[in-house]
Amino acid sequence: MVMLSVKNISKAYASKQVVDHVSFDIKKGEIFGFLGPNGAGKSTTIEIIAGLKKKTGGVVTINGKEMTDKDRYNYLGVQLQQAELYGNLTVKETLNLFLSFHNRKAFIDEHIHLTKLEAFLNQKVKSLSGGQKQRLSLSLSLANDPEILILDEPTVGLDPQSRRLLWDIILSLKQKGKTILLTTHFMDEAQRLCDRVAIMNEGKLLFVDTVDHLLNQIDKRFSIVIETTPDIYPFLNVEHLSAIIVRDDEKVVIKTDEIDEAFQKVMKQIEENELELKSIVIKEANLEDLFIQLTGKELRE
Ligand SMILES: Nc1ncnc2c1ncn2[C@@H]1O[C@H](COP(=O)(O)OP(=O)(O)OP(=O)(O)O)[C@@H](O)[C@H]1O
Repeated sequence: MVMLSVKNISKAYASKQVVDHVSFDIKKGEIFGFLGPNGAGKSTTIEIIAGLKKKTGGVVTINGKEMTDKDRYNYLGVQLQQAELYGNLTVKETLNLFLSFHNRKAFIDEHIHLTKLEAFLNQKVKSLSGGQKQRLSLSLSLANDPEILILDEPTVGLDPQSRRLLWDIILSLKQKGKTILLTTHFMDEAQRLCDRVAIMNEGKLLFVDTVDHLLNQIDKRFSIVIETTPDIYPFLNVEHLSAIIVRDDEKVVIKTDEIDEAFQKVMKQIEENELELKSIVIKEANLEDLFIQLTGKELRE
């Protein structure tokens, strides 16, 4: 069931089109990821959905009807990149304040538990670590018990442990039935969290699909990276396979979709030519590789 739908939305500043006829649907209960390099238009798109920026064209619908400000108040929880909070209030005071805006103070324990804030309740906001602050700001975006959560780069700047904790929290919110739209630069985050991913570049959507389907679009999805003495390069013969061979310093990289056959051939050629195998690694391409294949650009600058 489609919960939120974006049809042909556009945003232009002077003559610059920063969001260009973007359309996608988000299904109830899914985590939908927005990926793209800096300046692709991700934040602008979600700020339009959240009602924080005016679009120059298109329509945003919720449950089939054009979304009004009242719908936004009732349905959306939004966590933007920079949350301005009062540093001198404690975590508990801040939560109470935000819950009181929505007459939901009775639910404070649930919010604390969901976002794992038990240990910091009496700590002032200004003394929280980056990960703790992110969890508090996620908790605040849940104050109206929204059906849809919009998270703009929720784990940016966090250490790996804090990121994983936040991932667990986001997945537990999905399990509670929330529909989640998030933006990220991180491929592992998209692959771990998202049911479907939209890849955006220069204001346009390139693809919307499941991570698995997107990965299947990658030409020559596997790489075998080999180092031998002497160098295997002159001995390599991968005829009859659809593969390309490239050099990477002392190593040779074979890119192919026929990984089993290619691996067997390489091992046979090492044996037959009595080469010493120094290292062999098989790598599987990720969404970053797909992005490079599509645009010739890296996702992160
Ligand atoms: N007020 C503004 N006036 C002019 N251009 C703007 C304005 N706000 C944003 N832009 C431009 O719109 C484009 C899209 O910006 P946006 O923040 O949506 O990208 P993004 O994909 O979210 O990038 P990031 O990952 O860096 O947040 C950028 O080129 C940005 O410079």
